[in-house]
Amino acid sequence: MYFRKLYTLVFLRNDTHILLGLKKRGFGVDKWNGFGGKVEINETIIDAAIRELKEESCVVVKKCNLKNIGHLEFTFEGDPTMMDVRVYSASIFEGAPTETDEMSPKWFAYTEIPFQDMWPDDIIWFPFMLKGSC
Ligand SMILES: CNc1ncnc2c1ncn2[C@@H]1O[C@H](COP(=O)(O)OP(=O)(O)OP(=O)(O)O)[C@@H](O)[C@H]1O
Repeated sequence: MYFRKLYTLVFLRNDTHILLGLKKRGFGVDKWNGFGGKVEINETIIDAAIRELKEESCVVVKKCNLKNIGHLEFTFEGDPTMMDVRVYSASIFEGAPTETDEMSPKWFAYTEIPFQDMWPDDIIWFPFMLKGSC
């Protein structure tokens, strides 16, 4: 039995590159990842996705430009919480990605994703995401 906790994860993309952020503190520190975090009480998942992206990268994206591309469930040994992660992508957004207290953003070519410095599961599902088959 797990307790589910909702999280968001947003990837900005164009035809050749994806924006990742190097996490500067807390959970997943020193790993490259998309932008996201916990969905707060009284907040919709999509509003949380927009808020976390802005807090972590200063980029603003409109609801209509966020595409729901996946759903990931992570559990950790000895932890009764399941991370229920809703994944989005966007290619239309406002503002330039900017370093914040939490994340340092950088564009990566699809052929140069730094999997050695990411969560170990990412190498399994990123290829499906990048091919656009999920
Ligand atoms: C295990 N393999 C994984 N692979 C890829 N991504 C993963 C992940 N496990 C967690 N994630 C993501 O990491 C972020 C953590 O969010 P996290 O920083 O804890 O949330 P939030 O900003 O609300 O926290 P604080 O306000 O700092 O407490 C969140 O987007 C979540 O989807």
